[in-house]
Parts: sequence; structure tokens; C-alpha cells
Amino acid sequence: MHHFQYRDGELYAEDVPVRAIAKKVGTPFYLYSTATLKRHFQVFDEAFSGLPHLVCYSIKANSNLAILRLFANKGSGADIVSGGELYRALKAGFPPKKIVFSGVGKTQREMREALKAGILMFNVESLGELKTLAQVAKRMGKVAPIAIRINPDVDPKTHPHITTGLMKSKFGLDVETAFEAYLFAKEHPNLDILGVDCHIGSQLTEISPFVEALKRIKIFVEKLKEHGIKIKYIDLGGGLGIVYGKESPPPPSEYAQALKQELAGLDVTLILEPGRVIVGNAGILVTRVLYFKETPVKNFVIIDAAMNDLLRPVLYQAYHEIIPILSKNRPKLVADVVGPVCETGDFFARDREIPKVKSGELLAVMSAGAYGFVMASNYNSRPRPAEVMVNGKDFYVVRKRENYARLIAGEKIPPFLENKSA
Ligand SMILES: Cc1ncc(COP(=O)(O)O)c(C=O)c1O
Ligand SMILES: N[C@@H](CCCC[NH3+])C(=O)O
Repeated sequence: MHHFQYRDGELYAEDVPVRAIAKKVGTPFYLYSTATLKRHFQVFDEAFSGLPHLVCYSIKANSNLAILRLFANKGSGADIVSGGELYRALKAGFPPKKIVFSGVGKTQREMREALKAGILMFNVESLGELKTLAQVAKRMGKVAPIAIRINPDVDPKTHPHITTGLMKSKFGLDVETAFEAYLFAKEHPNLDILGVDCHIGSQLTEISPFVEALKRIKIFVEKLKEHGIKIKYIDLGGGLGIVYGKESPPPPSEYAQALKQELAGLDVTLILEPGRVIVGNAGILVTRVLYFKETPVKNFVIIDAAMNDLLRPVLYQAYHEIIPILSKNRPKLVADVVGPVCETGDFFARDREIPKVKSGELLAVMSAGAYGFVMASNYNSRPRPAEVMVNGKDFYVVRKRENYARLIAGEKIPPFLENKSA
């Protein structure tokens, strides 16, 4: 469910014609729908009603301040993975006591910043990290609240690049080593054990891997209890998938039901770190067709967005639906939809059947709200696109398009090169 719909053959975002925004803002740009963001958050959160829980929106999926503020206003917590994300989360107004800090490589500086802010807990991913955190906390005269991320060795059945819960992955700790980490934390005066954490992967379209992971966590929590370690939070991470094309992921209600069933009778608060399922279908990438090129073997639709704007197609061979803003009845053709970047991997679709489009017309790349702008780069010295948020009849530029000056900001020609003969 989202609020990008055709009205009389023209694509609208809520009550605004996408064409009107393109006229004002130029292309390419990301476009987010407030109503969709709100609805997705609410549906997810309400699915867990009746169970003590905290939804910590996973900032990495889309970290625009406007989007973060929207979720903070809705009562969401935040899942962060860097000092930069902590900075954004605090700026956006998330209460520190609703922030969890994940990631395999937290630096001491990041630990200090998070301890100073007073976050809910660190999801620790190695013994080395745990010991470092204990030292940092000790030096600051603080106690660090922690969970250990365990690696349940469950196959999430998703793309290998976004599979995180298998034994060979860099994330988390196997249960034996995790147990050692808990024993260390139990004895350390600067560590406070709050929870057990886990995240098995992203874009999961089945419930069973989540349930399997939770079963293994429950066994682990029981073992900790036998050793006098009481767990207050189980953090199951994020990962629920969305519809990009032909997938049929379970709705949040079914996912929540299955988890509620598993957790019945346990005195814990469930933390969830959804990203994609909240923002993925709440955003699109709007782009203009530059050229249509026919060769003896292929057709190419060359657009003004590129892999630097949306990396998912080349990185994961991800499918994104591509539709014209004006849905005229017209013949179809098979083409590659590609960007201007000098890489063969710069494509949005390959051998895709799409309506016959013309130079100058606008297209929408759908389901681009998650892992879209956040993964954008300046490759080929392309300024990153604008981000726009629609709210009913109004729209707001929530990140302006970068300009050329911004591209070289921070770069400096050293004095020894200033002279032409150098
Ligand atoms: C630790 C952690 N939590 C939450 C998420 C959010 O995942 P998703 O966007 O699939 O919900 C991720 C990304 O996969 C993650 O690494
Ligand atoms: N960037 C990925 C998801 C990464 C998940 C982060 N742990 C994607 O676009 O699908």
C-alpha cells in the first residue's frame, strides 16, 4: 500500500502531480510520501500491540532528517550503526533511551559519543569490542548497557550480500563465544547486561527464519538465566521484506503474530529494527528520459539518474518497477534502462518490457525509499539528487540537490602544485 497512484492517467504522490514537482525541482529526485511513511510505521507498530515492544527504526535505510523527525514524533526509537547516525538521530529528536547501537566496528570515539548521549544499549558484536567498550566506559566513569549480537546460523533465504545470520558472516558471535562474552560482562562493573541481539538478514520474504532464530535465542536466554544472567530485551533486528516485483512477503500482522506466539510467557521487551518495510515503498526516484537509442541487438532508454543515485540494481541485481509518469496507452518495447555513468553496471533494468517512452518524458523508479539516497555517491562527479517530501497537497524539498561547488568542498590543491612548473 502506498500513495503513488495514477489519477486520470497521471502519476500523483498523495495529492500532488509528480510532474509539478519535477517542474519545480528538476530531475532526478527522490520523492517520499508522508502518508505512506506514517501508515507503514503505524501498521508495523500496532501489529505488536499487546506485547511489550519498542520499534527502533533502522536509520541506515533512509536517514533524511525529515523522515527521522516524522518517526521520532510517532514514538519510534532508532537503530544506529555509526557516530554519524547517532548525530542524525539526536538532531531529529529521538530520545537517547530509545536508541540502540549496532555494527561490527564501533570506534572508541563512537562509543564515547553514545555513552555521553545515554543510549538504551550497545549491540556488541565481538569480545574485542566488548572489552574496549568496558575500558571506555570505565575511563568515563560510566556503565555501558549492552546486548551481545548472537549469530543463530539461520539461513534467511535472501540475497547473499544481505544475508547476515550465517556462521560465516562477519556479524555477531556464535553462541559459545557469545556465552563467554556474557560471563565477562557479568563480572565487569562498567558493563550492564540488558539484552540479547540478533539480525539475520534483509528483504526476508518468509517468517520461518525469524521464528527459527527466535527459538535459538530463547534457548540461549534460558541458559543465561541458569547462570544468573537476566535478560530484559530481546532485539530481533530488522529484515522483513517488501514487494518490489513478484515477491509476496508476509504482512507485519502475520510476522508479529508468529513472534508473539514464540514470546508468550517470557518476561522480556521485544525490540525490532525495521528499515525497508517502513520506508521502501514510501519513496520513488523520479527521472527524465534523455535519449532513446536503438542498436541492431538492443534498445536503450538512457535516463538522467544513474547507479550513483540508486545502487541497488547493479549491487544486488535488484528489481525496481519503472513506470512513466503519464500512463498513456501505448505499445511496449523491450529495452535496457541505463544511466549516464561510464560503467556497464550502470543500469536500472535489463531486457525489460516497458511502455515505448520518448526523450524528455518523466519516469518513476518505484520502491526506492529504502537504501536509495543513503547509498548514493558522487561517482563521475555527479551531484547527488534532491529529496522531496509530499504531505497531502504540499511538497517540501527536504534535501536540496547538490551543486558543483559542493562536489569539491573540502578538496585542496597543495602549495607545491600551485606553480604550473611543479
Ligand atoms: C543490525 C541491523 N538492524 C536492522 C537492519 C534493517 O534491516 P531491514 O531494512 O531489512 O529491515 C539492518 C540491515 O539489514 C541491520 O544490519
Ligand atoms: N543495502 C541493502 C540492504 C542492506 C541491509 C543492511 N544491513 C539493500 O539495498 O537491499
